Amino acid sequence: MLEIKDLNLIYEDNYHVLKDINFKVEDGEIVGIIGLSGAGKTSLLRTLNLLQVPTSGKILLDGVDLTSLDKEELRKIRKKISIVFQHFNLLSSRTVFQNVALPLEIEDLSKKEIEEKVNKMLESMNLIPRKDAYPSQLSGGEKQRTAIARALISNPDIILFDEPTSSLDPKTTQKILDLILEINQSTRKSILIVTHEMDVIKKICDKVVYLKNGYVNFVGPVHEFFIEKETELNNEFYQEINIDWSKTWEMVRNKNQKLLKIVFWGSKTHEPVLYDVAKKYDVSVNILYGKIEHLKDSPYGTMIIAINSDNSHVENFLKELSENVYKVEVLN
Ligand SMILES: Nc1ncnc2c1ncn2[C@@H]1O[C@H](COP(=O)(O)OP(=O)(O)OP(=O)(O)O)[C@@H](O)[C@H]1O
Repeated sequence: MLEIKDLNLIYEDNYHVLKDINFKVEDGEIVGIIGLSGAGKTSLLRTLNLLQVPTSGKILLDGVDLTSLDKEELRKIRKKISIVFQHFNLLSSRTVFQNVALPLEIEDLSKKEIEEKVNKMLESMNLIPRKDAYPSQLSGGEKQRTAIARALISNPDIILFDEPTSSLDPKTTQKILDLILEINQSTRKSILIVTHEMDVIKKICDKVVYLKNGYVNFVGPVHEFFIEKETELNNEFYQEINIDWSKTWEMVRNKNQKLLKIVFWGSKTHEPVLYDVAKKYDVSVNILYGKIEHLKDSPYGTMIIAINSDNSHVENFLKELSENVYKVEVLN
């Protein structure tokens, strides 16, 4: 387990970029670090690998504080945390094979051992046909797979990814996300991903660390992040719910209606809960907005509906609906 305790980073020019950061990464977990540009995501990732020494605080890997180690101890333990850089950082004068072999050469393994390990790794990454190519001859996806192979070759416990899909097209992005998920599921290695793409969080992460102005604004499961922070995310990251609210407010006022936001999460998302409860209490429902998407494997849905508030069963309807969905919010 990786535990970050009261971490602060102040750059040489006195810029206080990371402020009292606290969170844990459990074994086998995929954690997404998200935030707007300049929030401190890359600084955090580099600090976790001690490429950047923090000003204060602790980085505990299985209980060992990395910030208190001497150079030799740090060199050994660093192998346990690999980083895949945003721009891959492949050495241009080395082939794919030679790039992936580099960490093992530093470890002083024999030529035979290196050959065996690297070939096995290249095979699992579908890179054998490109093993003698130089980085300039590779596609973006191939560069990314080479960088991932190089990070995996020393068998780390934790892999840090800095914006792994930011320069890839949508199809290659999907392939790389599938690959990261497969590595996580087959090896149970913990993975930390810095991203500003909500889709990366939705598709593969278990937990989110939301950085805002250098502080952790939210840490928790992905579904709670999207439910708790929905309005803020819509305002800051994308405009998703495109409803003409002024007309909607007018309509509910004139017709004496209640406007409800219903959040579904997990298996109940696909059940006709709303239909059943509305039928039971004879409440007529006007659906204004609805969406269902997936957070990793779990369905997650939001619906905005209007109901007549003069129905005498409204309170019972609301109570039973609340018991059967993740959350019901009365918006007016
Ligand atoms: N070596 C440095 N010295 C001083 N300030 C720095 C240094 N590196 C980064 N910064 C500043 O720290 C802030 C956070 O940078 P960082 O790259 O960590 O953010 P980020 O969230 O990863 O942003 P982006 O998504 O744009 O990559 C920025 O204002 C940046 O200018």
